[in-house]
Amino acid sequence: MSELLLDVENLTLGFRTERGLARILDGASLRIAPGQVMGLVGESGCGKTTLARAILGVLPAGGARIDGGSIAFRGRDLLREDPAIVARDLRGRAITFIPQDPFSSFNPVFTIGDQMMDLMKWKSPRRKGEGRWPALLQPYPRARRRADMEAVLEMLAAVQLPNPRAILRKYPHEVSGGQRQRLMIAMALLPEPDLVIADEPTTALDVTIQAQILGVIRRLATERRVAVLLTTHDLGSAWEICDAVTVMYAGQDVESAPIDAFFAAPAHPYTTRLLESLPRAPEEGGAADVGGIPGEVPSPLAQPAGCRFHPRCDRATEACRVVRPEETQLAAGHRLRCYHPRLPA
Ligand SMILES: Nc1ncnc2c1ncn2[C@@H]1O[C@H](COP(=O)(O)OP(=O)(O)OP(=O)(O)O)[C@@H](O)[C@H]1O
Repeated sequence: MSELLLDVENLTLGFRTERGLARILDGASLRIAPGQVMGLVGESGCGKTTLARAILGVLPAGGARIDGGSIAFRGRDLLREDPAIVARDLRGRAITFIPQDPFSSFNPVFTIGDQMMDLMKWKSPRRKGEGRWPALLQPYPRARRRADMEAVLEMLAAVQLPNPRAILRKYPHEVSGGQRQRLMIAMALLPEPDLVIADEPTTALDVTIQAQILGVIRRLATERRVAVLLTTHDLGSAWEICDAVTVMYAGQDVESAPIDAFFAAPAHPYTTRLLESLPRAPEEGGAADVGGIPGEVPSPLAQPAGCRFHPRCDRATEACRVVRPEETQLAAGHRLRCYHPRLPA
């Protein structure tokens, strides 16, 4: 396991609500190798964003309670490290973020150039040994500023933004949604991270732009050997760019597989139902009008015992209603939690 970049094991956390503790993650595990593009998929509300936020260390202050598990990044358990050290050394540097909505992530009153250079002042990989001045007094050494500006211009070209110098002089509202998301990708990669968390990065964009943005993320991840965690409810996006996929259901991982096995030989009944619910043309054997998976995702305040998918599963037996299945390994990188998997004949 030592070759893993990120190893989330049995993470259990909840949010305090007026109706009690809503346990959103309950024994969730997720593993990412260096340079791997991992998709995290599952129906709305299964906890994808919450898991991404836990890894980033940006859960709502005071509202979230972590009850167990670990988040090991390069072998360091982020839950047991000093939060100040995680914030200083890892967040925004070794682990960065591409948000859903690129517009709300920019400050409308500063130019794009000001905002990118402000990021570089603090998060540049060239920032070393500059002492611990109070933030307001911290100088931005001229030589580093010049080198950082070169890196910014090179990165804007890498995300295929035309005329980078002119873009830096613009305000966020003066560029398109697709360009803003390219800027967000650039800002996530400039600190030269090991892991980028992309939380539904194309949801706010129109369909023609979505594939381009996914293509940019995939190309740069490969070129720069950066691992990516892509949360998405869109299996098509996962197919476009992922090396592997982890499936979540009701706050728990149920299956994790390399991308080919995920689409060609899914084993968990939930994964197969997810894939069957993809719209396909009737000549491909798909229903033109897809109603999704019968039944409902359980409430976080009243989760069923055993395998959480059992009330919606046509293979469920008594065992499924009592104890959550242990993780089993079907093949290299293909892990599963199910008593009655669909295995190839
Ligand atoms: N701060 C919070 N307080 C209470 N409940 C929360 C909070 N944040 C999220 N939740 C609940 O946690 C559950 C999981 O939400 P999360 O956003 O992680 O799911 P998701 O799988 O990313 O869904 P989507 O695909 O819709 O973004 C939901 O039921 C949500 O209402």
